[in-house]
Amino acid sequence: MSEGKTSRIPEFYKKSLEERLRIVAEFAGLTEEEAKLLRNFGNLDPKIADSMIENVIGAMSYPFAVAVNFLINGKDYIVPMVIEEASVVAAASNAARVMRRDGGIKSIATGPVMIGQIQVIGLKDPWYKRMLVLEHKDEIIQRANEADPVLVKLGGGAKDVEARVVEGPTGPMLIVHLIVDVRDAMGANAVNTMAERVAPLIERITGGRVLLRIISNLADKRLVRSYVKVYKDDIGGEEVVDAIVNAWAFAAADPYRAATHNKGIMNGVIAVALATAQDHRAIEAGAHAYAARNGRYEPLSRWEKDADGNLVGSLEMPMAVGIIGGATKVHPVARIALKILGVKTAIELAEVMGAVGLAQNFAALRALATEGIQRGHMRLHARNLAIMAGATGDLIDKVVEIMVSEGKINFAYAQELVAKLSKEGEADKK
Ligand SMILES: CC(C)(COP(=O)([O-])OP(=O)([O-])OC[C@H]1O[C@@H](n2cnc3c(N)ncnc32)[C@H](O)[C@@H]1OP(=O)([O-])[O-])[C@@H](O)C(=O)NCCC(=O)NCCSC(=O)C[C@@](C)(O)CC(=O)[O-]
Ligand SMILES: NC(=O)C1=CN([C@@H]2O[C@H](COP(=O)(O)OP(=O)(O)OC[C@H]3O[C@@H](n4cnc5c(N)ncnc54)[C@H](OP(=O)(O)O)[C@@H]3O)[C@@H](O)[C@H]2O)C=CC1
Repeated sequence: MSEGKTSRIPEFYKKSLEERLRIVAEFAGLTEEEAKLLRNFGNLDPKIADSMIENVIGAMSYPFAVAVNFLINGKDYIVPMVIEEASVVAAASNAARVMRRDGGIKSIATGPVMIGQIQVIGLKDPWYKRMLVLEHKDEIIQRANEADPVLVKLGGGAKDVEARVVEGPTGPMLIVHLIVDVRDAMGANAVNTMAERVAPLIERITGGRVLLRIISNLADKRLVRSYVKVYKDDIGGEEVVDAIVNAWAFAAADPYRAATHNKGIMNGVIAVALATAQDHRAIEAGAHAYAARNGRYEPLSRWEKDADGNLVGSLEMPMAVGIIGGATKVHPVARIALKILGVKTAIELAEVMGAVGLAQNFAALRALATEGIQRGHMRLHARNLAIMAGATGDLIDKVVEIMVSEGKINFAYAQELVAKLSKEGEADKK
């Protein structure tokens, strides 16, 4: 225990939001101003915030931006993005601008099909029991669908059963996959409920013991495929095309680079996920598991040069997103984000997010393979630093210019320049 303070606070969750904040403020020595800032819920009703997660003491705002210029499957989209990193939104808009020919980016998502896993242990003859599970497929599907009549009425629900024998450190186990069409939901709650519902039946069929009953985030039956042709003349010629293809080849050959390459894709995907209140951890987990599906970590996208010397890119990744359920309907700003996007189904949202991921990847590769990432990115970052250091009006651009031209982009230097230039400005006025 430090300084007589303890973080063991029984029934903290039963206290009111105000009381919880008071306890934390006392524990951490927050000033009244700091506590007031936390208490500012902005566009989120405190009651909604308090019901979304546990132990809420405040709210935190992130900037809500939009990327423009997106033409996907022949339809124009303004894309909401919530993100803390400078240059991502500018880069997305910049890329989308050169991807508008021939109907824009093509993007096709498969059906919204998720996998629920049921782990059966304690079997001496898992291969034989696998057969018995498959023999009872219809019964298992029927039992699962009893758990979610709404989903079934909408055309979704459990559709298939698969069974695998997996060799683990504790011996073989039988893993039953419940294949569920979750329609417009992300689907985890729906699938988990079904997996729990069928577990006793599977125990009866196999004579084994069911342990875990949970959705898989390796959503490889719920993929988005996005692809685009970027005309060489729109991006500085064949030299740039070759440079981008070589940049991709680096990621294809080296997992250290592939991780960063995929991070660039996720810049766009997760920014849209945050704006629309998706489970972004599920999307990240799915993306990286899919990237490693061949036994080594690979880029989620591919860039090639076509016979005419133009750049062609394609992306394939899981995209478990919903427009119903989870927080999408609860958070009022997420509802506005979906309205700005104008998507009508979870499939359409997945298609937009795949297209944004591909565009985001292109923007980063183009910058990296030509002028380097720092010019565009750091220029925008320098702007943030100048503003944070107190610059306003014309002073922002002056501070940015100096930091960029001297290649010294950091907060301390921004503060130094603001102080110096402000003083000079004052002197000039006199
Ligand atoms: C930053 C740019 C866009 C500048 O690019 P530029 O060519 O200097 O910009 P421009 O002034 O010629 O404008 C081109 C278009 O960009 C957009 N644009 C331009 N400026 C703005 C702005 N201030 N705010 C909003 N949008 C902006 C806008 O759409 C504009 O078109 P217009 O509207 O003029 O017709 C470019 O350098 C770029 O795309 N860079 C890539 C930046 C990037 O990828 N950032 C992500 C963060 S780095 C990272 O995390 C990922 C990474 C890089 O590690 C991934 C990887 O390694 O693969
Ligand atoms: N590993 C993971 O990824 C996990 C994620 N989660 C969380 O699960 C949540 C997402 O679960 P999800 O099942 O999407 O959420 P919900 O349970 O909130 O929504 C799905 C339900 O909405 C109803 N519904 C109404 N209209 C539709 C429609 N058009 N399409 C589909 N369903 C419809 C259905 O039935 P009904 O009306 O009967 O509800 C359906 O079961 C997220 O919050 C996620 O963070 C939870 C556990 C694990």
